[in-house]
Amino acid sequence: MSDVLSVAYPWIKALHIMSVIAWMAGLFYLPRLFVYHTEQSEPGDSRDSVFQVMEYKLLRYIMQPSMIATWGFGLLLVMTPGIVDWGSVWPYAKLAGVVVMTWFHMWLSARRKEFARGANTRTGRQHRIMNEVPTLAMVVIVLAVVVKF
Ligand code: HEM
Repeated sequence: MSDVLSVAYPWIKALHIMSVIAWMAGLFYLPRLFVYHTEQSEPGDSRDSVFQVMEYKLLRYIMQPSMIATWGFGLLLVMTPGIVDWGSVWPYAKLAGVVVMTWFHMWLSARRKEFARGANTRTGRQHRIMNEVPTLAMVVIVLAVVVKF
């Protein structure tokens, strides 16, 4: 198993990065959709239903599969011999970043369900502020895996 992972390492890393890109696209775009949904429609109007379909499809068909793929390929990289030095700080910083990213995904999913019930309580400004969470987590994660402090 270890030999296979070592040989496949560059391929697994490439697949990991592709999955990350797809997941991040959704993590950045869904909160923007929530801003427009809040500011440009009322519950029950025609734009409300269009936003609901966009949000559902983005989460269900792009973000959920790419999050699972990111975790799957990421864990294979963790299991690859010689890749993670648990004596360094960077693996823990990366773990903290991905926990925040995963929590944010769940938070967005809960907000989508609120919009679907016509029960959003947050303002466009609050959704704009939350939009910064994935940016901050991304900075921590990329510095951790590239600089490896
Ligand atoms: C979800 C759980 C994740 C796990 C378990 C995980 C784990 C890993 C591991 C072990 C590596 C190999 C590091 C190396 O080759 O030296 C890696 C590479 C990488 N990860 Fe993740 N990762 C996860 C999520 C993410 C996320 C969310 C991002 C971006 C926001 C990300 C960005 C990257 C990048 C850019 C690399 C390549 C670094 C390089 O070799 O230069 N990962 N990941």
